[in-house]
Order: sequence, then C-alpha cells, then structure tokens
Amino acid sequence: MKMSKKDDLFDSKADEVIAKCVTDVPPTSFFLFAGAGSGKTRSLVECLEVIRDKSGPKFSLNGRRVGVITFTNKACDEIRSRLKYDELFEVSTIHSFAWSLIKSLNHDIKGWLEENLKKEIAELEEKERKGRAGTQASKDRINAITSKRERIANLGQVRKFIYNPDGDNPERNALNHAEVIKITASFLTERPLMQSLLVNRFPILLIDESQDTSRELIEAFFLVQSKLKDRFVLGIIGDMMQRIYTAGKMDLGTNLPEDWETPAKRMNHRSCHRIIKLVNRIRKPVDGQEQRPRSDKGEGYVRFFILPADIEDKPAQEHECCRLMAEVEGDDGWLDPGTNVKTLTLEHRMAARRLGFLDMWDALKDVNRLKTGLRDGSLPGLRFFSHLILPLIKANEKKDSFALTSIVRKNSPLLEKDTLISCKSGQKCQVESAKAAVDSLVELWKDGKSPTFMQVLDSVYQTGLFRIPGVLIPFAKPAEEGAEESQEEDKRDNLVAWRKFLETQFDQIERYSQYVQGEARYDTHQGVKGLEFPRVCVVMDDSESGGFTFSYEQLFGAKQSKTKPKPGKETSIDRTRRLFYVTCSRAEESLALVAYTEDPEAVKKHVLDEGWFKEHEVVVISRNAA
Ligand SMILES: Nc1ncnc2c1ncn2[C@@H]1O[C@H](COP(=O)(O)OP(=O)(O)OP(=O)(O)O)[C@@H](O)[C@H]1O
Repeated sequence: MKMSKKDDLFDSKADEVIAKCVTDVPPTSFFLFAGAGSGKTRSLVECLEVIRDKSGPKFSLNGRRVGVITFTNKACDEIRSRLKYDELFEVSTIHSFAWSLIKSLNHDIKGWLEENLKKEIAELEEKERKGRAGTQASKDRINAITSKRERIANLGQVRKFIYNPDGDNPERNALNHAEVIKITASFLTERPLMQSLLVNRFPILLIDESQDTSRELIEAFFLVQSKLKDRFVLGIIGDMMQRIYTAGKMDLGTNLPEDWETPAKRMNHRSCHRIIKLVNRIRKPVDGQEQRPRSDKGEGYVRFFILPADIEDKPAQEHECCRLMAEVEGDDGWLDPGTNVKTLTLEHRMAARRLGFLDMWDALKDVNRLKTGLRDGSLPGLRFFSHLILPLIKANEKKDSFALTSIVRKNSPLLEKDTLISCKSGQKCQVESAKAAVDSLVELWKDGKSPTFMQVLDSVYQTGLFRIPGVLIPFAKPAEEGAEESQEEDKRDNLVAWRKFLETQFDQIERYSQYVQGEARYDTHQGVKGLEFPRVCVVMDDSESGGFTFSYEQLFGAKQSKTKPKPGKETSIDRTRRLFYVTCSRAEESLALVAYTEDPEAVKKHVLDEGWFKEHEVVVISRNAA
C-alpha cells in the first residue's frame, strides 16, 4: 500500500472530538480505546493542554483541578513534566488518587474496616466449619481469623490511618492497597457527599491505562458520571488488548452510555511496518483490529529465535541472538546490548540472574512486607547501601575527594553541627575521626577484595560514620546476635531474610540499583507498559518463571493446557497473547524474540501456521550449535 504524509494525519479527528468533549457546556464523557503506539498518551496530554488554555483560569479561580490517573509513578512523572508541572493538574496513580479522596475520613474508615473485618471473619469461620481440620489451609484460616480479631481490637486506639501508595504498609494503623481501593469505591458508590466532593474537586477526571485500573473504582467513577453528568467529565483511555493485570474490568467498554463519545485511532505512530504487521496478526483472533503504519517509518525487522529449554548459559545465547540481529540488519547497535537494547524477562528473578544480583534478591524476595520495596528500591535497609555507601565508594574509586567529602558532610553524624560544638577535643579531631572512618570502610575493597554487606555494615557501625537504618540495627550490634530467634513468626522471617541478605556480596548493589531505577538493560514484560525502545529483545522462558498466569509454551503450541477451558473464562493462552502483544509493540525499529521451549519443532510449526513470521524470520538454535 502506498502511503502519503497526509495518511499520517488519519486520526487527527480523534483529538478534535476529545477537545470538544472537555470544553463543551455541558461536557461529554469519552472512551478512547486504541491499539499500541496509537498516541493515546499523546492525545491525553494534548487534551490537558486544551483544558489549560480554555478553562485553566476558571478552574484555578474556583480551586478546582483536573484529575489524571495513570498506572505507574514513572508515567505520572512523564505526564507532569510534559505539562511543565502545572498545578492545575493532579497527576497520580490510582492508589494515591484514591487515598487523597479518603485520607481525612478517619472515623468513616474505622467504621468501614470494622464492618468489613467482621464480614471476612464470618466468611472464614464458615469455610473453617466446612473444611477439613488440621490441614495447612485450616491453619492459615485460623491464623487469619486471629489476626483480623486483633485488628478489630486495635481499631479503638487508631486516631489516624496512614497509607503509603508505594510501600508495604506494615504499621498497625496502616491500610493496605486493596483496602484503600475498596473503601474509596464503596464511599463513592454509596455516599452522595463523597460523589460531590470528587466532582467539586475534579470536574474532569481522565484515566490512562484504564484496562488495568481496578474494576471497583472504574465502576464507581462510571456511577458518579451517570448521576452528575452535567458537572463531571470522565475520559477513559486504554486498550483491552493490553490488559495484563487481573484487577482490571474485563468487560470495560461494553454497554457504554449512549451519550459518550468514542473517538477512534487506527494509526500506529511508534513502530516500523514489519512490527505493526506482527502485532496486528497477534491481535487478530481477539478483536480483529488492524493498525496502519506511518509513511515515514521504515520496514523494520523481526526475528523469532527458538532454543531448547535446557540449553546451557542462556544469557550467552541471548547475546548470540543479538549478534545475529546485528548481522541480519547490519546494525551495530545490537552488538552492545548493555547500552542499546532493552531486554525483557518475564520475572524480576530472571533479570536478577542475568544482571548478577540474584543472591541479594533471593534473600529478600519471599518476605511479603518487603516485596514492593524490593521491587522499587525503596527499602531503607537497601537504600543505605545503594544511596549512601555506593556513591561514597564510587567517589573514592574515582579519587573524587570533593564528592566524597560532600557525602560525608551531608550524612555523617560525626560532622553534625551539634557533635562538632560539643566535641571536647575540637573540630579538627572530629574531622580526623570521619576521615579514619572512611579509610577503614574503603580498606574493605583493598587489593581487589570484595566485601559482604555485613562487613560494610560492621565497619560503618564500629566507626559511627553513618546512622544505621532501624531494620539493620539488630545485625550491627553484636549484643543482638541471634535476635531473630526470640521474635514472632513474621518478624522472625523478616530478620532471617535480612541476615541472609547481609551475608551476600556488596558488589551486587550497583546492578540492583540500576535495575530498579529502570536504567539497566533488563526490564520485565509487564514493567515496560507504555514505554518504547528502538531495539527490543523479549526473552520467553516458562521454565525460569515461577507462576502459572502466563504460558508461552501454550501460546506457541508446544504444550496443551491440562485444564479444560471454562465458558466465558479467559485462559492462560489469552493472557499470554496479550502480554506478547504488549512486549512486541514496545519495539520501534527491530524486535528479537527469544523463546526457550521443550519442543522447538512444534513451536516453529505453530508460529509459521499462525502467520506470525515468515520462514526466513524463524531461527532454530540447537544445543549442538551452541
Ligand atoms: N500524531 C502523532 N504524530 C507523530 N507521532 C505521534 C503521534 N501520536 C503519537 N506519536 C508518537 O508515537 C509514539 C506512541 O505514542 P503514545 O505513547 O502516546 O501511544 P500509546 O497509544 O499511549 O501507546 P501504548 O498503548 O503502546 O502505550 C510516541 O513516540 C509518540 O510521540
């Protein structure tokens, strides 16, 4: 098909429709669902700019703002920066948005929690009556009942609830993520006052990635819109083909109210032609939606590499696949995957293994209260090493005494004003102590040695160079050796995990820190939602991933599901197909797919039969060739 530049403007009508929706009086709500790379996020930002230009001053005068909800903190930062941090817009994740609506309602939250906990206890008791005694499930139920009863007993003492949208919320007066969503949805659904509060504060609410936004809240927002449609615009943006979490509303978009606008976007502005052909093909059996490429994009490349599941040294195999990509395309960018290629693994553990921080990851990964913080790098026990010790060691390596001194001056209690004033032996002596403390720390790396986290902690504690975060104190003080033995079960698990972590090597922290900040060459299939990269390598390996939610072996026809599909219920193939669509559609120019399988021939046959790839695009790598 011959295309002209004019074709690239094919979808511009959609933005005009949206602009009219948010500026008309009364306004109209809209539902913008379109494929990957169609410019939904761009439309969102353009729509916000229109609102700012047309209604910004009026909104500010009345103390009103435009609510924007998106999926990750990273996406929030991106939108805020594109809007030049204009105060008119409240850009947040769904959890922080929900919390901002309910956080002052302590009394009502308490009432809701008590009622809900009683309901949950009754359900558990009923299950316990019907279930078999003595089993693990029964023990878990009894523990859950006890802990819920304790929580009810404790509610009387809670004056103020707290909640961190990005944390694990272990505090007694903290709400968990699911509770914040449920409470907000319930208040919005049942309380007219709460509905008015939302609408008065945010007469316009736009939700990006809404296919993965929690079902209860989406339904509550729809309800508010239907009741207060003249005062409240809801803009729902997303793509059902990119629904990859279970919280989303499965039938979002069906039975939309008739007075909603549904602008369409059929272009893909991101990817080269070959990649769009592939994602169209993957999508075909789901809803048949086909995207058109831009006239100014090249053809692009895709290659599907098939390797035996038990092949040795998988990272080296993936490196080889990148080399083959470089050869096929004549693109040297593939030769330096560390800098130029985004490699996607299904699980963090696979990335941890490939990047070399598996030991520290494995030590902490199973403790529930540490999970979120481990994934986003916010655990104080880790930040102590990644944000304080690591920069200090790096500054020392680079002989950057300015940077080193500034880290110590800013963070060391040895050089705090009060210490310096009260020090009898004089300031000079304190500065000497700080210097000696740094010397003894860097000594741990002398002659190419590589210390453990424990050795680092020990040195810092002995010299008093920095304050030790609370979670690491039990290990720093020798008197508390074996502290974990006397603790309750969940606290003990926590301590055991930290001790295990401390026994691993410090040199992992840099790679870990880069990874959680999204700066490493690896990310997960789910973590790159909304992002795009010139070269993408997707690693698909069921044997390395722990869960049952996704199965590439089933999607690629190497294995059959053991369970019969239930009518109306989605299968693991459905879920995996959507994830596959998300990963493939991140690529702008070229895409390497690396599939490990127990049946290479079956996979090859399947992907050719499906018409996803042409014969020359499929490369089977055998064990002998390795
Ligand atoms: N009208 C346009 N003209 C030129 N480039 C565009 C246009 N719309 C979008 N783009 C570019 O295409 C890419 C994809 O846009 P965007 O991220 O907004 O798409 P999306 O629909 O949100 O994608 P996804 O659902 O895959 O996350 C971006 O690089 C964006 O700048």
